[in-house]
Amino acid sequence: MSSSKVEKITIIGAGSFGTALSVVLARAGNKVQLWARESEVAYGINKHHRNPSYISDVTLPDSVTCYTNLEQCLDDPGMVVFATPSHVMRGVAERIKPFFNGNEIIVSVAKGIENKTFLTMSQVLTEVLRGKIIEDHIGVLSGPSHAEEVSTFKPTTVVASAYSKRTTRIIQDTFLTPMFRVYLNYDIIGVEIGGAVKNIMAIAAGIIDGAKLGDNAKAAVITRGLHEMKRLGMKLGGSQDTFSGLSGIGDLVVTCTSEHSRNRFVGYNIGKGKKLEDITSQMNMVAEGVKTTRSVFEWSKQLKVEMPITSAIYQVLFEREDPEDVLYELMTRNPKEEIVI
Ligand SMILES: NC(=O)C1=CN([C@@H]2O[C@H](COP(=O)(O)OP(=O)(O)OC[C@H]3O[C@@H](n4cnc5c(N)ncnc54)[C@H](O)[C@@H]3O)[C@@H](O)[C@H]2O)C=CC1
Ligand SMILES: O=C(CO)COP(=O)(O)O
Repeated sequence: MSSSKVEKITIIGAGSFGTALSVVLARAGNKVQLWARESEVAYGINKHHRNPSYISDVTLPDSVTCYTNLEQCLDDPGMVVFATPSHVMRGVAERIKPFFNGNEIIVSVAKGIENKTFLTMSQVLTEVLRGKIIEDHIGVLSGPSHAEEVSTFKPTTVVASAYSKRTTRIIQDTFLTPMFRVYLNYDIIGVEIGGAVKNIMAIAAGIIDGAKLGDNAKAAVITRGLHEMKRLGMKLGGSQDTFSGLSGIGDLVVTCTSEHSRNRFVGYNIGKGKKLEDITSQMNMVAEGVKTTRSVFEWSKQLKVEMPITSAIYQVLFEREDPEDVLYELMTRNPKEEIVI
């Protein structure tokens, strides 16, 4: 099969992951344009080839240029990658829409579910960009891929998924590099549900580590968390196999166990007795699981999908319940069969 890679790429969001992907894409021979909100970030990248605020140890290739002006960095790219947090995706896409010509391939790498609408990120982009970009041009990239490791060429495997096979293939071809292996997966809803729900479970895993509740409990969160992810995902039409894949169990394991995980960090500090507001106000990076817990908790109630760990994390984050009390409640629910989808 011939390659369908795109060679001029704009990345919206020069945070940890946007910056890491700029390294991968530039290494693959692309011209990469990053858009940053912060002028010091653009200055640092253009002048010193370093992002001063995120993954600041990493030297960026010369072919990465950073802009703070949206129009300037959208001069006819073949692909536009959205690497902003989920809760700002809609607003950012609305700002960018006028600069699109309609030929661009759009890729979201954000992992979250919008509050109130319960839309995945590709669904938010489809809705906002309607009239300018057809759904067939929209897709996602997801999987176990911490920015700190991606940007230093540690072996990483992810999946590309989109609303058309052609776009899925273009995403794969464009990102594929020797240390960044991209698989195709045509189940976009399954891929996005996995990427969002695993962040809730990583908060739970972090609480377990912070409160020293043990390895058995961590294994339980990963395994039962996978079950919750599957229940919600399959209710929405996702394929069971996707949850056994990179964007399901793969990302769940890495986020629940990695020292790099922001969501696990939030949980860890809650487990140590700190308050959510105090933890997040001192972070310069997003922990998507916090807002996604609210979305998934409310959505699961509406859909009548049982998600006990998600409910427990919701109680801890938003109802200020004591994690130990919530854990006791979780452990003393009615006895059940293991596999109930
Ligand atoms: N960091 C990682 O290892 C990975 C992150 N992701 C996902 O990528 C997305 C971005 O994550 P990170 O890069 O880690 O976040 P980050 O917190 O490191 O960076 C976020 C970026 O978005 C920008 N931003 C924040 N609010 C904004 C607003 N209102 N308008 C415009 N830009 C705004 C920030 O200036 C920054 O450039 C998240 O959904 C995350 O789950 C996915 C895979 C790996
Ligand atoms: O999605 C990620 C790794 O695949 C990043 O997870 P954190 O946001 O918890 O760091």
